Amino acid sequence: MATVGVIGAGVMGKDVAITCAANGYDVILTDHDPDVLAAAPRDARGLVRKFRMMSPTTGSWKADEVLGRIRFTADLGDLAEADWIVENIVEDLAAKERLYLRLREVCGEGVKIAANTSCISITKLAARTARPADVVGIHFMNPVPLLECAEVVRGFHTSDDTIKRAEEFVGSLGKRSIVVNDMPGFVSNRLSHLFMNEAAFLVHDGVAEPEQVDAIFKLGYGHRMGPLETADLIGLDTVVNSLNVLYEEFQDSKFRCCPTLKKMVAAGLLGRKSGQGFYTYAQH
Ligand SMILES: NC(=O)c1ccc[n+]([C@@H]2O[C@H](COP(=O)([O-])OP(=O)(O)OC[C@H]3O[C@@H](n4cnc5c(N)ncnc54)[C@H](O)[C@@H]3O)[C@@H](O)[C@H]2O)c1
Repeated sequence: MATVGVIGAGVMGKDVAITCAANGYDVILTDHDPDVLAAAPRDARGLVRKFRMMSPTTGSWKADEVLGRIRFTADLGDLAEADWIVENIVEDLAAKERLYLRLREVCGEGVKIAANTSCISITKLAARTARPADVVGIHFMNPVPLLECAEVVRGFHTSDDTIKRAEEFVGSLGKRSIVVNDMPGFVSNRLSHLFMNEAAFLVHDGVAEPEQVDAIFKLGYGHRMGPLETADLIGLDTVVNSLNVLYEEFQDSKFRCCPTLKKMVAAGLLGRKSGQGFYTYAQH
């Protein structure tokens, strides 16, 4: 089985790492923040235990087996062994561009690089690497172990072989690929961030409480989660960063970030990951 190098051990990186390991891949997980990396084995074990109770597929996961396939490292150079790289660092163009430049030194011929970005152009990131044809967007959905598809994004230079390999990789994780073309936000986030931002504006304008906005989506439209619950799950910092990317790229005021969202992030209210967002969450 191939080796997957996962960069970034935040909300998405840990989910991607355990999903790959549970499906038989050897995984090398790295993060530049020593505290995040130190906490990652315990966090990943907690996630496996949580997901075991959440679906028939994940019900058979065994924490020792999954964790046994993940190597945690602070050294990006260790990812030279990987056949696939899945990049999940912060949604910041400059930070990602710096990392993709460094990947020139790390990734040998034949390595495929998947950018798990919410909104940033795959074409821009690929342009920083040695072989843009080997770079593809794989936008995993949160929570990764439970959701049934990934958006596979074809950058300007992405080769047919890379798309085929990405579809095989996503399929090996038990998910369906939906292949779309590169444009900021792709399909999922260009739509969902309008919903989440406008939902925040409804609260900002005093039209409704968060519970009311979400109840209308759940009870009225039959959605599993409301837009503000979804924003809390993603992380409000990531939502704000993504809206900024969409605003910047399209130069369209419809993506102007709600000031309440910015204020919450400035105050450290990041949603589930900080224990407080539009809702309050128990911390383990
Ligand atoms: N949260 C979601 O629901 C979701 C869904 C799909 C895609 N994404 C995308 O996935 C990416 C990660 O999002 P997240 O929610 O996991 O963010 P996060 O803030 O939870 O985690 C990001 C991690 O990247 C690390 N990092 C930052 N720069 C780094 C570098 N140069 N090298 C190594 N590690 C570095 C940080 O220390 C942090 O642990 C973003 O691009 C985001 O847009 C997020």
